[in-house]
Amino acid sequence: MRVDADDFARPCGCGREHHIDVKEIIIRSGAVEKLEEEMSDGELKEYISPLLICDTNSYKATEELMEDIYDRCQVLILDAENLEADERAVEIVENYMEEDIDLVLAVGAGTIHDLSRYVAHQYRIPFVSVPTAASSDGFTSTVADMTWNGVKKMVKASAPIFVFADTDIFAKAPGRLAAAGVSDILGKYIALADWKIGSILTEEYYCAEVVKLETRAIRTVKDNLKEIAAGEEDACEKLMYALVLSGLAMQMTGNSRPASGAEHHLVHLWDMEVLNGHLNALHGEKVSAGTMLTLLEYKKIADAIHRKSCKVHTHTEKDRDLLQKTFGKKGVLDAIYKENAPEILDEISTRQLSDALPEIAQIIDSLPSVTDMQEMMSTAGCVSRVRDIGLPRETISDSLRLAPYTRRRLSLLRLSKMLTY
Ligand SMILES: NC(=O)C1=CN([C@@H]2O[C@H](COP(=O)(O)OP(=O)(O)OC[C@H]3O[C@@H](n4cnc5c(N)ncnc54)[C@H](OP(=O)(O)O)[C@@H]3O)[C@@H](O)[C@H]2O)C=CC1
Ligand SMILES: O=C(CO)COP(=O)(O)O
Repeated sequence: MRVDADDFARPCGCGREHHIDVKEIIIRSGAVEKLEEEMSDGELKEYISPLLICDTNSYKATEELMEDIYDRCQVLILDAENLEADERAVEIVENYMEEDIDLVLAVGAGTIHDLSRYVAHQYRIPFVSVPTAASSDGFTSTVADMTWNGVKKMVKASAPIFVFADTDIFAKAPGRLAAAGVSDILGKYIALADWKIGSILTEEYYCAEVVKLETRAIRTVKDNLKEIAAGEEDACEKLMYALVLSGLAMQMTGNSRPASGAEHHLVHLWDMEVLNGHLNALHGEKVSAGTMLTLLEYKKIADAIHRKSCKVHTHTEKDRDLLQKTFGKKGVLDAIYKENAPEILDEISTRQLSDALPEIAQIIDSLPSVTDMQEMMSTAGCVSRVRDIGLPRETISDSLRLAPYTRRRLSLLRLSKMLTY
């Protein structure tokens, strides 16, 4: 499978000309042989001093198939245990960034890619992606999820110039990783609903073409749930294709708006460990739990709108004490408060929100029911309950209250602070 990036980089009905940096995306068996050809005799030949970044897991998964590529690169194998895209890991990578390094090869999953894209961006050198598991949608994204002083932030970074996704590598990764990739895509139902609602209530930019791309990613995964769970190569390729599309959607908007809504905001909150301890779960597994919690809440709101029992009121700052107690104790309240503008709700009048309620209900009605979502997740072998990710049940209510403060963007979860239902 070959994804032609030029298909997406044309003037669009939204008024923008989307920019795509990635030149070629290859998803097939033997893709890393093509990488080697490109390095020996093709477009990558000009880079004479590449740094390959992987970790102990992704090294094990690729050492045989990529032996010749390892031989021609400087190699940094990070310890997979407790690896995060944070200041500690960045420092380790930077120590390897000798002056002559002219290309970064990311060989791994989401964390290795975020670290690589961040460092490549800082050093103004290109990076090439070799995804080793179909576990999350950050491979072709232009933003990196970095943790700075305990705060998880979306940071501008580079997209890869090439993606070589080899089926013989990623389809052999543990099934748990593919299930996490499915979850990351199923979370887009909520992300797209939040984006639409944000665009109705504010002047926020919205692009129907980007939405189509994410919708295609969702459909591709939805049509192949059983086969992905069975580890069928063709279905795993389709999952990787969906993850790549979702990354391209982020590239087209220049941020993660199409791919991350309230379900991801819950994950960012849990990752900051202000309410809970460290969760031993993959990103996509946390997205699953976040998606189920958000969907349940959104369906409650839609039901209340239909029953005419949903009341709109002005936003009152009821969360201040809780914010102080949770983020304050870790010394990150200022970072959260300044960056993520809790006052965003002050810009929305009660009249505006009341008028928008029928449309909001329609958007939520178009989402899968809680039962259907649960069924899709279990068909693909995804986890979906908070206890599956080790989150104490008693943190759910505070999680729903605090999650919207982890990002600036509007979500229905944030708007629910102006609703009684
Ligand atoms: N920038 C963006 O747009 C996005 C960023 N993210 C971020 O990505 C991170 C999560 O990434 P995710 O993909 O879930 O996983 P991780 O990077 O956390 O990787 C999960 C584990 O699986 C290992 N692994 C990968 N491939 C194989 C393989 N073939 N065989 C055996 N083990 C393997 C990984 O090693 P290794 O570390 O070497 O890969 C790692 O130990 C989060 O920090 C999240 O915030 C998520 C989505 C979008
Ligand atoms: O994880 C992401 C998309 O799957 C990116 O999310 P954020 O940019 O909100 O961190």
